[in-house]
Amino acid sequence: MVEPYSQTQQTQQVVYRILDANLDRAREGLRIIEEWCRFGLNNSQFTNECKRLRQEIAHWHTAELRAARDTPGDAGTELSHPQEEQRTSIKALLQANFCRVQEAMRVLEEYGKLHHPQMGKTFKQMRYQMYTLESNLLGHQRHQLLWRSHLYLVTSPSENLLTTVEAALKGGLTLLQYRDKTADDTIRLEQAKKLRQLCHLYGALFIINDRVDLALAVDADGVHLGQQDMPIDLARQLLGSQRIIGRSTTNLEEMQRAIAEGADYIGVGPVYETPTKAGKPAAGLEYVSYAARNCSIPWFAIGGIDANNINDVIDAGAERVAVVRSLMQAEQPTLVAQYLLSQLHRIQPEP
Ligand SMILES: Cc1ncc(COP(=O)(O)OP(=O)(O)O)c(N)n1
Ligand SMILES: Cc1nc(C(=O)O)sc1CCOP(=O)(O)O
Ligand SMILES: [Mg+2]
Repeated sequence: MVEPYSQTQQTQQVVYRILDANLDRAREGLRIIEEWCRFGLNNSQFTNECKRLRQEIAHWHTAELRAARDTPGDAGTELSHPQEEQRTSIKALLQANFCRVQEAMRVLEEYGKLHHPQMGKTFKQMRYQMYTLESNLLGHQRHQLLWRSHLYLVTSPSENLLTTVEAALKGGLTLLQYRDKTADDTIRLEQAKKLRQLCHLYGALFIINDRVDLALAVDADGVHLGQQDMPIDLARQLLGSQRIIGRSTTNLEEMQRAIAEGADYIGVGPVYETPTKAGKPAAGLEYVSYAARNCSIPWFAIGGIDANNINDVIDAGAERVAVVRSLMQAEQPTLVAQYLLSQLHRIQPEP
């Protein structure tokens, strides 16, 4: 007669099953992230980091752990969360899988201590490496989208704020700034949260005007700072390296300083005088041409730009524009956004 397992052997088998299942989870999650790094981003650095982590996980997945597997007897194989059935964006998919890998690594860290003296330490280190990878990947995606963005909507207070923004997003907008100079913070917080959700649903970036604290509170993609707002180095300390910081500039000194201070993009304007920024003299098309020749980071011409004059701004060298009234006061923001983008994407004339 076969002796029944001792209590210790039974516990060991359970630990092995937990380790086996979580080694699989971690590796699968990493593979999903790796595929995006490879085929979506074409980024060999991120791809190799995923591969290295997968190989390290594989090294721990020994035959004795695999032998403990009991798929038919596993009550967890049938369970799935409704959110797993639907992903709203690549970002949501990546975040879910980062979460999955980090959770699995935490399990491996704890139960691994019962299996091998080195396993707990190794998986703790790997979990932190996953956090770093997640933050770098998110930052990289943000910056890529910033470079791909040619139309920037800066909001003004409106009863139809969300519907106007959504209509512009439907027209292809990929960059939004929430700007309300007078509302109470409770309103600002509420609106910013809704706008952030909306932007991320459409795969667009969400920036907050003036306020670093608000940007952090609603987990915005970045902040826009004027010459009188917080210095860039202080904002960078608070926001970290992965979030976007924009700076307004009106002349070449401000442009060069903003670049040297580490701005991710600049506003170039006002191109024309505008009631939205009353009292600020126009920097004119000359400054647009100067930016076209000298600016090494993404820059957005701003101030008085609309469907009638956008081609003059493009002819002066602009590839990106930011607008308030043209979209916020449009009867059909989707059509206006589409038109502005179609002009911005037309082939640039030879200088
Ligand atoms: C894209 C972009 N460019 C410039 C500005 C103006 O910023 P600032 O000078 O700080 O003025 P306010 O917007 O705070 O009134 C901007 N908001 N966005
Ligand atoms: C918010 C802002 N900043 C400017 C700058 O030049 O720094 S011009 C501007 C307002 C742009 O609004 P509209 O598109 O309605 O003219
Ligand atoms: Mg400001």
